[in-house]
Amino acid sequence: MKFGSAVILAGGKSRRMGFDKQFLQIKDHYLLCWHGEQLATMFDQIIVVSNTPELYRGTPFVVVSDELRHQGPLGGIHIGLKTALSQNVYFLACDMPNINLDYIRRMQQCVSQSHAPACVTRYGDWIEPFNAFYSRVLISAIEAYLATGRHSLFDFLETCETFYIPEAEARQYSPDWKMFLNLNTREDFEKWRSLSLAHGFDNAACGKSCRR
Ligand SMILES: Nc1nc2c(ncn2[C@@H]2O[C@H](COP(=O)(O)OP(=O)(O)OP(=O)(O)O)[C@@H](O)[C@H]2O)c(=O)[nH]1
Ligand SMILES: [Mg+2]
Repeated sequence: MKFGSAVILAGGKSRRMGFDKQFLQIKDHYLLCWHGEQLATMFDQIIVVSNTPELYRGTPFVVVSDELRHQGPLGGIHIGLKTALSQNVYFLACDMPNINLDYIRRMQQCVSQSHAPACVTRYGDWIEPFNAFYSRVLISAIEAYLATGRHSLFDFLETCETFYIPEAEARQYSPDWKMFLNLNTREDFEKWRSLSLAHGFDNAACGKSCRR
């Protein structure tokens, strides 16, 4: 059985990367498409939130753009939730290259058992807001929060009934925390790419439409 909708957020400014993170590639394929292919083994609907939707013509993904623009990730979560077919929706940032399907399954269990509208993982005093689940019941709360002029996803989550997975539990799935790695700079990306290629990275399953 599949799990409903998954959203890949690809609408940021990529200031630290210096070029649009949607264009990150490995072995002739866009990283984002590789994400989509992997998530499609587990989810019925793959949504990409991008403010340049024309880039995705020919891909099997549902592509939407921010309705509430220039609001940061919360704007992307908002339209992702509005587009999703399922009540609970998985969210990934487009610069998170290490997908862990077993952990996504674990989060899905937590979501269905807890009935909380958000499920995120703790990291010390911090949290991991991507590679996380959010529920469609949050749509109006996000609208109300953004209408006050605030944008912080972290502060928003404080206002929600969030289910937190303890760091120790998440580390059983990813001891070195690589399932939360995000590639913010060119150096981050080059390091990840070299390591992945050295370990025989294989994205042969990617469709032709995801080729650059
Ligand atoms: N749809 C949408 N996604 C966003 C927006 N801002 C950030 N994101 C996404 O949220 C995730 C985390 O954001 P960051 O890692 O800070 O990415 P960024 O904002 O593009 O990068 P910086 O400019 O370096 O902060 C990434 O997947 C971004 O694509 C936005 O305004 N709309
Ligand atoms: Mg940012």
